[in-house]
Amino acid sequence: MEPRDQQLVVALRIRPLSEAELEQGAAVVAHKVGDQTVVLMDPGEDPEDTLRTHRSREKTFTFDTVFDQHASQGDVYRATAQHLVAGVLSGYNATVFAYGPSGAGKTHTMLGVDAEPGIYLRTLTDLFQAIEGTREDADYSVSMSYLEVYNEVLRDLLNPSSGFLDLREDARGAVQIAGLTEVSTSNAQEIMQLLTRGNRQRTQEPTATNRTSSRSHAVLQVTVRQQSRGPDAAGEACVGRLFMVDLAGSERAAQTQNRGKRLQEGAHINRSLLALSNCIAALSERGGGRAHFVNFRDSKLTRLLKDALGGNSRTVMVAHISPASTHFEESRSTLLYAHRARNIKTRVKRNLLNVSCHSDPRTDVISDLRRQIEHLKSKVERQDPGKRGEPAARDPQAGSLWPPAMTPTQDTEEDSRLQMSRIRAQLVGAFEEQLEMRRSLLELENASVELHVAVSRHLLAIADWEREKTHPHAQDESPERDERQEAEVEAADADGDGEEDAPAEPHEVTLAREEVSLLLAEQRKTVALQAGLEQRLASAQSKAAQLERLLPARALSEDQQEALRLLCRAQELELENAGLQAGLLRRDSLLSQKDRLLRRCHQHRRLCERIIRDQRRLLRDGGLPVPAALAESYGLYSRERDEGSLDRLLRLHSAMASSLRDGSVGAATPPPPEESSRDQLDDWRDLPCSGQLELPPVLLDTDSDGHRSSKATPSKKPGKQGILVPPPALRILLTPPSREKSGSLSARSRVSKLCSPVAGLELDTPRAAAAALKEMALGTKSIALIAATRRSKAQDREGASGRSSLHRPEEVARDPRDPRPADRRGPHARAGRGGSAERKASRKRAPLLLTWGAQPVAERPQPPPLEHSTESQTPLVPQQLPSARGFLPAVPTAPKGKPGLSLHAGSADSGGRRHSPRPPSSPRKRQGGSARGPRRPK
Ligand SMILES: Nc1ncnc2c1ncn2[C@@H]1O[C@H](COP(=O)(O)OP(=O)(O)OP(=O)(O)O)[C@@H](O)[C@H]1O
Repeated sequence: MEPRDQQLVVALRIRPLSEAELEQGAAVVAHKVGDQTVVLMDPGEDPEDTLRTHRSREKTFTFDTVFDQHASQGDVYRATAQHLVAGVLSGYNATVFAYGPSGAGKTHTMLGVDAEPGIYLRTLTDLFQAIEGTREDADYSVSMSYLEVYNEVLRDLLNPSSGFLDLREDARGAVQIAGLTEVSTSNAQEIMQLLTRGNRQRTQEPTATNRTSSRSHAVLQVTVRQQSRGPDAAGEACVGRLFMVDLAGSERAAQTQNRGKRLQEGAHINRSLLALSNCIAALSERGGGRAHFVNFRDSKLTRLLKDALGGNSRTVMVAHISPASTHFEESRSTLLYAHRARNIKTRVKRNLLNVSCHSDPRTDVISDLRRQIEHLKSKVERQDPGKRGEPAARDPQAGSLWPPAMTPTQDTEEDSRLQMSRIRAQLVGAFEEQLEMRRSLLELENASVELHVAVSRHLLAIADWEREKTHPHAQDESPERDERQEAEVEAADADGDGEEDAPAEPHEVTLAREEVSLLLAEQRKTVALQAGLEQRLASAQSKAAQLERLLPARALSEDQQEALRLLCRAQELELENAGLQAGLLRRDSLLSQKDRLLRRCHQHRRLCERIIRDQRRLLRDGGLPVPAALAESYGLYSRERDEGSLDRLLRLHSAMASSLRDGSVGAATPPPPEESSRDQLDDWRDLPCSGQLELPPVLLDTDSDGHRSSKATPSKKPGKQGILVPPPALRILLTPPSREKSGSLSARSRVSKLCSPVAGLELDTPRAAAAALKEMALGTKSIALIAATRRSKAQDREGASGRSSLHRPEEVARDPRDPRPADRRGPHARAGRGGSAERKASRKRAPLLLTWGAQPVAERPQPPPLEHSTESQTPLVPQQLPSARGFLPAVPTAPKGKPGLSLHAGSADSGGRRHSPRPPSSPRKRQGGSARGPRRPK
């Protein structure tokens, strides 16, 4: 698709006069005239003489839209950011940024207040709604990151303890922020929770112009990955990025009376805003047709906004001013720059990814190998048939490519053959080395994805808790909520707890925080290793390319041609193997996701059944007739159960999943049909029926997206135990299957999950949150551990690559059929080697018992079966398929005696850090939370 030029959209918002300005007796000098024009009057002139303003053009500015103090948040959103949503979903980048002096209303526009949310929430709500609307046609995954630029350093607002972040540009000039936390989310509320949490970390201080002045630029990035479904859309995927930026206020030192630290902050803010203004000026000149150098490198802010301003993004700037005469100068310069920005043009293009070669490392491996094969094949093809089998005449040019030691001066056939065999060995070794590195990269990438998912889940769980702490009963809108709150406040007062008695943080949440640090540390190490490995791979590639160039332009003999053919064959087999592995990993991750979803459905269905039972008991005990509508619903429900269609579907999935995982249909044993509650549900016909009575309300339940599904019963006072918490931890992330889970990891995760004492977790008590957190903590440990293990393996490989065939040709030439060094001939050969210091460290760190050794899967302690879980019936998937070394195609079978990794959750409890079974202390103890809750975050 052709890139299209797009004009930067500039809107202006004039806020109402503030109380301080009114007290100062400030006059209104900014007037909206029509929908697009603002007149800024000079307070030095007669403010009443508005008629003259049409003659003083420098004070009249035109924008795409102008809002005055009467404009609502909804009006601003509709005219600015709303139209960007569809573009982001179809793979376009978009940016909205709020610009203007301190206290002019930028944060109000972007974040807003609870009653009147700003652009952030409105955009995200529309985005998720649109995703819901097109879920049939495409798979989406959404993730977010949130950072601030403060005093020219970047800080992760979702994980401030991670220190300063590095801003880099990749080979294509795209800006990358190393180590920035990216959280996968499934709804706008989740993002807002994270955002609110992040905002509390944002640097803000009172200044003379704004009591809650943001001292940093905040950048929220939301990434939407879309993979189309359906036959026409084969292979089409795209990524749209939405940046929403709340800039720090520009200010004049004289006006703010800032001193010391504030003054220094102001200098930094002004410097970056000056850099931004310079870029706007240069870009607007360019937009006007003149070539102009644009220096984005002057500040971190402009480097971050490079694409938004001059690159591939649809961009909206919302400029803000105060209408007060006391802020005339700031308003004037803001209007000047904002007006200039209207000339800026960006070139937008859809970020389309071809699935077969998009950035998924698994598919990268395949396409790289494919290229290599094509290259080698064409080399063979180019041989002159007439010259085959006989030594070629010395080609001075080709000859010059030979290193002196290899130049066939004696020209004997024997010499030539020896030399060729050496080169061939070197080439094979070089390819082997590259393949090893690629495999390591693949594992590291898998580990990264797992770490990322684990971090996301923890952060969301922490955010849940924090929301619960600050707004207890936020999800509970039942009539007795107020009663309960009052009673609890009274109880708290009677205890004399007062303000200090804040709900204690559950142990699991504290653990979750620790886990986040642990996971992020692991993630950083993994990323660093990946970067190093990528560099080494690049240099190995160039060495191999050099080596290839040393081959003569025309092969000297059959042997030499044979060598090339062998190389091609080897690469083809490796490619086949890599393709099989990638396919398996993807399939397994998809299945794991579906399993999780099914488990949730199971749990939810059991919950429904319980609710029905309770309702029925209530009706029977109270001698009440069943209302006709309810009787009909009961009937429908029972019929569906009797038909067993849902059970059949579940069993079918389970059977399919098992057979797909181990490749044998017969191995799958479908789960027995659920009989548990059917009998109890079938007795509804015994109840008297009437059309008049109200359906007795059931317990409060909230689905995973926070939608209320039913109201709390007024007849039964549920108390704390009666409130059903929203499903806390088993989130179904919208991550695309290929990046969600590796086969190896999911196999291991399954082991640890099955061993988990909370594997059969019920989600219908408040304790479930704690239990789920606990489960997560255990899962995290295995993820961190597995990530560390993969990293160690990768490092081992790296170490091994130092002894590669490329560097020691004599070693690889020992066996012409298997030119690899002994220590790289298979996992068994490596198993005995001592681990790196890193691996030891990670073993020490990991609380789960880690056993290296050739323990077959069948001999490992079998975990208890997971009730209703399809996972419990699926065999383990091998960590990695045997490769096609020795030029044999790999067959995806479970490794019988492959050195295994055993994870025993029980041992974790005995040896490592314990997860206390203590239930979380009730966050509902005090009801003063809302009063004490943080004020509107900025
Ligand atoms: N359109 C508006 N309607 C009502 N109140 C507003 C409006 N815009 C801003 N305010 C109020 O003005 C005050 C300052 O606004 P805000 O904090 O959004 O400014 P800012 O531009 O983000 O400042 P800074 O750059 O210093 O962070 C806040 O109390 C905010 O509620």
